[in-house]
Amino acid sequence: MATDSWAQAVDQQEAAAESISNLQLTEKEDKPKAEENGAKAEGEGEKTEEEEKEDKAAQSLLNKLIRSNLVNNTNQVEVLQRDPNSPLYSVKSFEELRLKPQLLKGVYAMGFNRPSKIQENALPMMLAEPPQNLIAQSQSGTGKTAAFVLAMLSHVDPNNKWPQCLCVSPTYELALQTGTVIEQMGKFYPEVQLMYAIRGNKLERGVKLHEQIVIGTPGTVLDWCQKLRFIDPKKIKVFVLDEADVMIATQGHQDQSIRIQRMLPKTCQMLLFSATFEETVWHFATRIVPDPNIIKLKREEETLDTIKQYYVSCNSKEEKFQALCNIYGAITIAQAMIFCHTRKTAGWLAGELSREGHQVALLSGEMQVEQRAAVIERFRNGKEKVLVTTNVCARGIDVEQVSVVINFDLPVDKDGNPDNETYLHRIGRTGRFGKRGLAINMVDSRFSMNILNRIQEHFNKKIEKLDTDDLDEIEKIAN
Ligand SMILES: Nc1ncnc2c1ncn2[C@@H]1O[C@H](COP(=O)(O)OP(=O)(O)OP(=O)(O)O)[C@@H](O)[C@H]1O
Repeated sequence: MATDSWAQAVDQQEAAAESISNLQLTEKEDKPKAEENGAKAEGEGEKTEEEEKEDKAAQSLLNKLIRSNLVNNTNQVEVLQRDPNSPLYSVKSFEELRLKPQLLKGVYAMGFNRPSKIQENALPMMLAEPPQNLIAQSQSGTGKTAAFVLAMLSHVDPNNKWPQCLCVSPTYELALQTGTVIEQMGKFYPEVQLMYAIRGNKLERGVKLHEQIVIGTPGTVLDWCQKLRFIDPKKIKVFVLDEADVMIATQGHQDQSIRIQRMLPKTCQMLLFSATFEETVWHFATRIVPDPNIIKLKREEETLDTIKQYYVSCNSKEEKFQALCNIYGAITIAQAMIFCHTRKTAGWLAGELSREGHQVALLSGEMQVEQRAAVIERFRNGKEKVLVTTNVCARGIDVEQVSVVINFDLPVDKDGNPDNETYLHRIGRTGRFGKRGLAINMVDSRFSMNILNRIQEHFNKKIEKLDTDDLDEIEKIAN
């Protein structure tokens, strides 16, 4: 398995390198008309990052694939109880939950020592008798999946050979990913079986499932309950709707989920999870989960306080590249992430950097999500020292060890205004106490200078000018 993913990663890097050299060739031929003048001009006539479809489900899967541990969050959990008079109950250890020994063993085998912040409050509610309904919102990576998987496994009666827990996920891949967590956590509880209700999993008509947990996508789950009757929805005790925010972004999923929910008995425990809580998600959540308890964990604020910000003034992308080389020549950069506006620039820059002898990873929009995960994994493991990417590709991804971020192109939205939120996310730090960071912005036109000024105004933070021809000056920024 490990060898496969390694081999796959090498293939991708090679394929990427190949496409880089192809790009380089065509670019050279196009040279006369390729006078590029800042992000805006550069975006013309080619696919800009805004045009690349932002795929929430893919981003979510990517985050799951690359995450190795919990996201650090020191914010307080906000709990709204259905019955405000009942005592608020939270746990600091898994023992306190009186889990079945097989499950406790499974939890520890996964390397979980104590409940995460959201789990402390959510698990007692989910495991209470009678079971309570819950809507929980917290950023991805805070332990929601592990929490509801544990709840499902706890509520199953292994002697009953029919589906008792139903979990719907927005995509086939996300369903498989959650299924893996069920399998890991239920490793010492082999009497409990799992079935995937996903496209391609064809069963003979008239079959009745004997697996106790079914996980799938809304359309197939609905068919299995209604049309094909593989599942008797009246026997479902726990219904989980995962990634509600991703779910509502997909046409038809909202309706299908509501139709599934309507077939379930009134006594069925309804649990809904989401990474965000906009109005639309909230509206959907309250339709799926009657009389809910609500748990929210605020996202950790990103700040620019520990970041040193500079800008470099250039006239073309070639000059920007030269400035970048000067910076690399003057200071030691352990690992850097470089953001470009378009795939084309990212490809070009990755090629130029490789030619200079850097070990470069390229994250590009046309890669499959698993391929992207493999590239990031290699970078995280230090196999490459520079990661060049477009913004869409890297949205939502944190590579914690990176101390230098370079905006080869400044982030702009589709109307050509500064994208302050993306700027903050790219270079801001959350919960990385004591780690100082360095951000370098490349400016190459009046347009991009204006964007930079507006970013400075927005954050009320001065971005110092850096003269990249002056080696002594560059050296100073590293101290
Ligand atoms: N109590 C715990 N202790 C240590 N690690 C944990 C704990 N709970 C979960 N994890 C691990 O932390 C990571 C994130 O957990 P999980 O996938 O449950 O989060 P999530 O909020 O569901 O995020 P996402 O929605 O992106 O899946 C996983 O690698 C998981 O194995």
